[in-house]
Amino acid sequence: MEKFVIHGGKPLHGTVQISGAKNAAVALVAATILCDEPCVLENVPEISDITKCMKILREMGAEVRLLDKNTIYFDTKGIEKPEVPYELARTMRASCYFLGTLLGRFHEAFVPMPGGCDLGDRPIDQHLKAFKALGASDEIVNGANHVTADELVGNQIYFDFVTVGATMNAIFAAVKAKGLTIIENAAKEPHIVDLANFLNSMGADIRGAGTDVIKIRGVDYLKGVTYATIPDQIEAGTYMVAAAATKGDVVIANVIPKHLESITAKLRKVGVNVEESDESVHVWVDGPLMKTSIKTMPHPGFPTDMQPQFSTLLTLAEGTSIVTDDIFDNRFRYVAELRRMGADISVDGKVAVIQGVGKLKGAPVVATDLRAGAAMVIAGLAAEGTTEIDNIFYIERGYEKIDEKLRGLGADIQRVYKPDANEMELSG
Ligand SMILES: CC(=O)N[C@H]1[C@@H](OP(=O)(O)OP(=O)(O)OC[C@H]2O[C@@H](n3ccc(=O)[nH]c3=O)[C@H](O)[C@@H]2O)O[C@H](CO)[C@@H](O)[C@@H]1O
Ligand SMILES: C=C(OP(=O)(O)O)C(=O)O
Repeated sequence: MEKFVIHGGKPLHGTVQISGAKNAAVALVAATILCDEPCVLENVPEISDITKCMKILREMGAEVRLLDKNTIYFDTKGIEKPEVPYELARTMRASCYFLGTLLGRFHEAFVPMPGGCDLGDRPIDQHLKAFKALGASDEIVNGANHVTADELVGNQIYFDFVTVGATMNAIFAAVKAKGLTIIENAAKEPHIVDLANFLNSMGADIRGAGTDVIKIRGVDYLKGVTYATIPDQIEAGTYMVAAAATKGDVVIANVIPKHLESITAKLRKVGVNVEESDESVHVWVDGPLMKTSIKTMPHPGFPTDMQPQFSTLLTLAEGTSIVTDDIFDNRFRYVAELRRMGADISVDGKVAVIQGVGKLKGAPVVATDLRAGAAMVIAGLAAEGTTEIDNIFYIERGYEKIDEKLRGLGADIQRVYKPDANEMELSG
């Protein structure tokens, strides 16, 4: 099993290039099913979630080719059966986007219950509510969601709460439905806007993405286009926090600073300098780090996907910080790992109380999910001594070449192969 070994305590310096956004790209790749001609996606991150999405499309009969490492050609006309293979779907939450895109094209979808990081229960009742409003019915067959409709007809969809996934799926199902769909209480994340821009460039009629009311007038045909994915707001935020945690001086390039506003604001509160330019942010530290409080919220609030990384930074700050994350049930599992490194954090349900300890000490730790893994990397970079991180396949779900990018900033991080306990038992 591969691990990261980090010799910490070195400030990061230099410039890092941010890749395309995972949470946008997984939706854009699924959206190619709705396109009536071949299309090309640029600035797609080289991460395992994308490799899995490509495999799902290929297994269903699509032609998917890498034109270069971040540019992918899709021709989905060869898909005949609207059915996602079980083994691929169950490892990835984004597989639920195939429900909406297959339903939108074939009026039928068969998609095993989605998997992904274990952040607690991740129900899809609002996704199904949206499909139902457009005329579909659903049932569970052999552990899979089976959704069908004789025809899809535009309607009003009101979400009970803000949900990114269900907003994406409602757009997918409505884009070729008959007439007008109005989504109310829609999510406003940059990846929703990116999806709407991609579909509109193909000829869709989607207005209001980025606000909480999205209006979609169904169209019959979507033409082939070449489209570039937006930069990854969470990858950028992760490097911003890594620069701060190591008391470094880093330019984070190829970003949309507006997408980073909630992260920038909190970093400034902690005492970190952040200077914005057109397509980059410069982050450096020249004083002490101070406590702050965070509550995760849908966009434009502070993103749940940045909570573990930021909480790690707060362990290095002076004073007591309170972090509340109630988007998911289980996003504090990394805390037990940070405690191995000397952090003083207590968790009560969805609230963590972080007592700043000034510095962390290297230790063997485990990535318990994607962003928890990123938090372990940040902790390892800031800590004195050696940190060994296990289960790095989680990190590779969402970070393109994180070890290479960090080495470019002067970090001492190596990918090493070490047999795990089972392998050691077998060999000896
Ligand atoms: C609002 C929010 O921060 N969404 C995040 C969420 O999106 P993701 O699309 O995974 O989750 P949603 O935005 O849909 O979920 C928001 C909340 O609603 C609940 N829910 C959702 C759908 C549903 O049908 N029923 C239901 O109860 C979820 O359990 C969660 O508590 O995780 C992604 C990956 O970490 C992030 O990129 C998104 O920014
Ligand atoms: C948990 C994440 O992704 P997913 O919803 O794909 O599991 C994430 O991006 O932080």
